[in-house]
Amino acid sequence: MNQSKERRILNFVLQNAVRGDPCSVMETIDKYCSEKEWAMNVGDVKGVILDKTVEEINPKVALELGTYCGYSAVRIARLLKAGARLLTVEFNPEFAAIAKQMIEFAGVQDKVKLLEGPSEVIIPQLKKKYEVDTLDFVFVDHWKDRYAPDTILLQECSLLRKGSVLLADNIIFPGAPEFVKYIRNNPRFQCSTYLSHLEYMKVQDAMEKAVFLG
Ligand SMILES: O=C(NCCc1nnc(-c2ccc3[nH]cnc3c2)[nH]1)c1cc(-c2ccc(F)cc2)cc(O)c1O
Ligand SMILES: [Mg+2]
Repeated sequence: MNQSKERRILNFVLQNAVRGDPCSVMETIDKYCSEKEWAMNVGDVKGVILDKTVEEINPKVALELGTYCGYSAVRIARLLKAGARLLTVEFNPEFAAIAKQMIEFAGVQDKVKLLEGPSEVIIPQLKKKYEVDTLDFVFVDHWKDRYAPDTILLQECSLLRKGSVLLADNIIFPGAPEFVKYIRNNPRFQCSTYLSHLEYMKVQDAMEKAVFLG
């Protein structure tokens, strides 16, 4: 049975990146996905917007929806201070298995907890099962039709507090129109849009930052 693209990306990292060096893992994935096979990592261009947002917030508890191969989990975790943690949700077992190895190779496994399952199941478990009080930062990068329902679910589960920041990928391409409509018309969120480019392509994309006002 021939290998998946995600397995080829992981193998390229295992053979070419420096173990324990998150930047080396990110650079190696970006090199593979810009030169050999495109993949839906947030990438190096939008990754800078992600970095700046994480550095500005300096989250103690961060959530990522949509782990995929673990690129953005490594990207976020490398910036977390001692004692801070990232919970990342992946429902595809293949992706989760790849991401687990990617996160461990990068050496950030002590800061990252990979939760396997659909976001609509995991989110209601965060308080009791994963001992979350509220979330300081949420990177929304999973199925685009889940962005709006999961933002509502986060509020229903009292996981957001005044100042919690959501950063959503792919607002233009593939797009998340229901989410954009919901969040920009919602007085409980202060929104800003960061125009950028789709990972590894000249196509336009954007990220939406939404601060929960409580
Ligand atoms: O689909 C995307 N990302 C989602 C992956 C995922 N990885 N994990 C999940 C998950 C995780 C828990 C879930 N719980 C319920 N659904 C879930 C889905 N979803 C995505 C697609 C593109 C893209 C651009 C241009 C194209 F021509 C084709 C595609 C670009 C991007 O930056 C993306 O992020
Ligand atoms: Mg994305």
